[in-house]
Amino acid sequence: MSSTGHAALPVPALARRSPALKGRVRVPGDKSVSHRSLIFGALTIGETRISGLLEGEDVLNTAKACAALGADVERVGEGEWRVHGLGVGGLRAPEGVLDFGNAGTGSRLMMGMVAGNPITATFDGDASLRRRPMRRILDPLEQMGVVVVDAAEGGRLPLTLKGPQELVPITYESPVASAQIKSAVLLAGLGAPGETTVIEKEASRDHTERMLTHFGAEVTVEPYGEHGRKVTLKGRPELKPAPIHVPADPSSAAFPLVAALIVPGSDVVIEGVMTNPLRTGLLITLKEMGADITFENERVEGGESVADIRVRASALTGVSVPAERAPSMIDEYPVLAVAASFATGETRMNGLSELRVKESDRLAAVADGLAQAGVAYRIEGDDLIVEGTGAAAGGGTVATHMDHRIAMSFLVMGLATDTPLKVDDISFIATSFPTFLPQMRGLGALIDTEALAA
Ligand SMILES: O=C(O)C1=C[C@@H](OP(=O)(O)O)[C@@H](O)[C@H](O)C1
Ligand SMILES: C=C(OP(=O)(O)O)C(=O)O
Repeated sequence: MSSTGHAALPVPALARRSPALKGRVRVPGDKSVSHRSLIFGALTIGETRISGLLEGEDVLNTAKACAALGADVERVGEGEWRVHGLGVGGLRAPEGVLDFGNAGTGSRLMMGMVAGNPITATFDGDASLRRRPMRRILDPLEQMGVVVVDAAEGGRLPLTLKGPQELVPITYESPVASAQIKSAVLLAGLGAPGETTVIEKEASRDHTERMLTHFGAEVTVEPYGEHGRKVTLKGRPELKPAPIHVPADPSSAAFPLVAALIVPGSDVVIEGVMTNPLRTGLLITLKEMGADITFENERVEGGESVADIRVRASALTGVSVPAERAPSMIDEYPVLAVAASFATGETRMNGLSELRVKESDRLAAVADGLAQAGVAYRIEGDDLIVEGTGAAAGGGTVATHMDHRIAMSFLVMGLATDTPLKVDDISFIATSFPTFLPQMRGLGALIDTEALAA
C-alpha cells in the first residue's frame, strides 16, 4: 500500500453486459461537504459532530492533515466523526509533510486554512496531484501576505507555505469558476481583519458559504453579472461548533444513475442525494436528453435539499450542453460522455478546459476511453462532441491515469457495451466512492476483478 492507502499495483477490472439493474442504493456522503466539515470543525472551539462522512481516501487525508495541525479528530462509528477544533488562528505547525494523496480539494482548501496562522507547512500529494496547478491558489494567498517558501516548478506540489503574522484582506476576482479557489481565499479570509471578497463570473458550488454561515460567520452573497456571484466574509469570527449531516454525493450518484439509464429494463432508486442547485447540471442535462428521472421524498437534511432519485432505463437523444453549466456538473462530464454514447445523435459538451487539470487530463482520458469502446467523437478546441448511435461496441482497455472518475465511468459503460470493456486500474475509486463495486454489484452490475488480478 502507498502512503495514501491504495494498492501500489494496478487493479484491473472488466465490466460485462448486465441484466436490468434493480433496487435501492444509498451512495456515500458528499466529498465536498465531507472535506469542509472536517476543516471547519478544526477551526471551531469545541466539539463538532459529523454524521454520514465520506470515508474515502481523499477525505481521510484531510482528517489526518487536520489532526497534524493540532485538531482532535476521532472516528466514533461508521461515518460518525468528532472534531475538537482550535479556533481561527489557533492551528499548530505540523511536524511532518501534509500528504493529500490524490485530492485537489483537500490540499487547496487547507492551503487557505493554514494561511491565517503564523506557521509553516509543507503540502504534498501523489503523482497525479503533483501535476495539478496550484498557482491559482498561491496567487491570491500571496496577495494576502502568505510566503511561498518553496515549490516545485510552476508552483506545484510539493510546496511549503508560511502564514504571516497579519493577513491582508483582499477582493479577488477568480480567473476560473472554481469552488476550490473561492474556498481557499475565504478560508484564508477567516484569519484576516476586515472583509475578504471573492468574485466569480459563474457560480461554483456554495458549500463553503453555507458552512461558514452554519458555524456562525458573517457571509453575504450577491449576484454578479448574468451567472456570477460576489461573496463577502467578515474576518476573524469566532466559529461555533455545530453538528453536520453529510448528504449523499450527487457526483457518486451519477454512476448508478447513468448505469440505470443505459442498461435496458433498469429501475433504480438512489436515496438521499443532495440536490443543491449548484450540483444538478448532470440531472438537468440528462432530463433534456429524455432520461426518465424523478425526485421522490424531497426534503431538507442538514441545511441541504435532498431527494430519492428514481431512474429508469431510457432512450436518450443528443443535446448541446452550454459552457456556463460546467461548474454545476464539472466532475460529471466523463459519465455524461458515457450516457451520450448510448444516445442517438450528437451530444456537444462546450467549454471543458477545466477538465484538462483534474486528477488526469479528463478530456484526453475520456476521448481515449471512447475510442477503446468504439464510440466516435471529435474534440474542437475545448469542446467534446460524442457521436452517439444508441450502442457501443466495447472490447478495448481503458487507461484510467490515477483518476477515479475515469475508472467508474468506463466500468458503467461496460455494463451496456456489446462486448466487455476493461479498465486498467480501479484502485483510485477508493478516493471518492469506496463502496462503488459492492453497491453496483448489489444492483446487478457484472464487474469482475479477481480473475484479472492474477
Ligand atoms: O470545492 C470542491 O469541493 C470541488 C470543486 C471542484 O473543483 P474546482 O474548484 O477545481 O472546479 C470539483 O471538481 C471537485 O471535485 C470538488
Ligand atoms: C476533481 C475532483 O476532485 P479533487 O479536485 O478534489 O481532486 C473529483 O473528485 O472529480
